[in-house]
Amino acid sequence: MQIVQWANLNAEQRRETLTRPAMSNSAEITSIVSNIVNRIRTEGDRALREFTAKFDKVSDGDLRLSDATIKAACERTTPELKAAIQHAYNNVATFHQAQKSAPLSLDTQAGVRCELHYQPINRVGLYVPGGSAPLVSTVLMLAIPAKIAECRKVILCSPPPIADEIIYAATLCGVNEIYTMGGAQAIAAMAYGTESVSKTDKIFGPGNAWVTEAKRQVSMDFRGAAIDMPAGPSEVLVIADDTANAAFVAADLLSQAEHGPDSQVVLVTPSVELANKVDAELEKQLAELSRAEIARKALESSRSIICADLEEACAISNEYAPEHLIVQTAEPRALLSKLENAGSIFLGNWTPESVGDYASGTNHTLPTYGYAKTASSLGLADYQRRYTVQELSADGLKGLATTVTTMADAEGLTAHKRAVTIRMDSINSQEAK
Ligand SMILES: NC(=O)c1ccc[n+]([C@@H]2O[C@H](COP(=O)([O-])OP(=O)(O)OC[C@H]3O[C@@H](n4cnc5c(N)ncnc54)[C@H](O)[C@@H]3O)[C@@H](O)[C@H]2O)c1
Ligand SMILES: N[C@H](CO)Cc1c[nH]c[nH+]1
Ligand SMILES: [Zn+2]
Repeated sequence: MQIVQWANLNAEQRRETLTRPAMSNSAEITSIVSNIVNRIRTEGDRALREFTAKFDKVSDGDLRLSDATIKAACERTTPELKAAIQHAYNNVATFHQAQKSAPLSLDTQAGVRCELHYQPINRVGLYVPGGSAPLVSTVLMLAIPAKIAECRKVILCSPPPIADEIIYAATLCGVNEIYTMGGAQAIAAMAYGTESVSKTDKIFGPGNAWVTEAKRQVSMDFRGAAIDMPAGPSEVLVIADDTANAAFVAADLLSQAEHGPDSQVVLVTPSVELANKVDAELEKQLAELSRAEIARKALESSRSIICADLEEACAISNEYAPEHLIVQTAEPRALLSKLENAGSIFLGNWTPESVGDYASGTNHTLPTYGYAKTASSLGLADYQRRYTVQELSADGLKGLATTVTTMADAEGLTAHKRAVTIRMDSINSQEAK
C-alpha cells in the first residue's frame, strides 16, 4: 500500500487520495448499463437470456429455480454450514426484530388526532452477488428484514451457477421465488418484470459497479423500481494508533481487499511506525490467501495515510465516508462522538469487520462511494413505508379553521378555504338549532 503524508498533500491531491477506483470508469459503465436496462425493459426474456449468455456464459435452463432444484440444493448443503447459517440467522433476526416501531397516535390539539402507521412494501427483489464469491451471508442480510417486515412477495436472484447454500439460506428465510441471473440484466428484470421474472416495487442488495449503476438507473425511471442504496464494491477504513496490533490491522484490510480488485482499503494513522509494520504484515499475510491476486490488485489503489493525530484521522474518515470503519486505538469508544459518515463502525481490537459481515447481527449491506454521508445501513425501515392518518372532531375543526383559512387566503387557494368554511357553516347551523 502506498504510504502518504497527509500534511504534504494539497487539496487536489487529498481529493485524489480519497477517490474510489470504481468511480474512475463510471461514464463507460453508465453507457453499457443503459443499453442493458433498455433492452431488458423492451425485449424481456430474450434480452435477459442473451446477456446471461454473454456475461455469465450460461445459455440454457430455466431462469426460475424449480422446487426440485431447490430441494436438491438444500440436501447438498452440509450440516456444518447449515448450523453456521442458523447461528447467523438468529443474531440477524434478533437485531432486526428489535427495530420494529410501534405506530404513533396523538392529539396535536384538542380534537385533532394524528397517527403514523407502517406498512410493508409489497413486492421486493433481492440481489445476492455471486460474480466472484457466492455471498450466502447477503441472503440473510436482505431476506430476514424482508420477512420480519412481512413483505408480501420476496424474490431473490444471484448469478449462475447459483450456489447450493444461497438456495438453502433463501429457503430458510422464506423467499418466495429464486432466479438464477446476475448483473445489470438481473436488476432490470426485477425492476420491469419479464415473461419469466416477477416485477418488484423495490430492489435491495449490493453488487459490483454494473449492478450498482443498474440500480441507480432503474430507480430514476418511474416505470422501474425503488432501491435501497448504492451498495457497491467493498471499502474499509481503519483508524489505528501505535497501540494497535499491526497483524490485526493488516488482516482487516485484506478481508475487504479480497472482495474484488475494485475494493478499496485505507489505513489512517498518526504512527509511521505502525504503517510500516502493517505494510510488512500485508506482504506476509497475502502469501497465505486464496484470493491473493485479487487482494493485491485492490491494494494498488489503496493508501496508508499518515496524519497528525487522531483528531485529524477522524476528519479524514468523515470526509471519505467509508462503508466500514474500524477503530483500533487505545480508547476507541472515546472517538465515537467525533466520527460521522461511516456505514458501520467496529470498535476495538476484538471486533473484526468479518463478524459484522457474517453473524454479529448488524446488516452488512451498507452505502459505499461516500454515500454514507447521507445514506444509512440497511434496516427494517427500508422494507416499510410510512403513512399518516388523521381524524378531526367538529370541535377539532373549529380549533383549526381560522388558521387554515388564513393560510389558504395567503396562498390564494380559495377551494382549500372553502373545504373548511363549508363545514364551519354546517357546524354553526347545527349549533344554532
Ligand atoms: N456494499 C455492500 O454492502 C456490499 C456487500 C457485499 C458485497 N459487496 C460488493 O459486491 C460486489 C460483488 O461483485 P461481484 O462481481 O462478485 O458479483 P456481482 O453479482 O455483483 O456481479 C456479477 C455480475 O456482473 C456482471 N458483469 C461482469 N462483468 C461484466 C461486464 N464487463 N459488463 C457488464 N456486466 C458484467 C455479470 O452479469 C455477473 O453476473 C463486490 O464488489 C463486493 O465488494 C458490497
Ligand atoms: N464486506 C461485504 C460488504 O461490503 C459483505 C460480505 C459478505 N461476505 C463477506 N463480506
Ligand atoms: Zn466482507
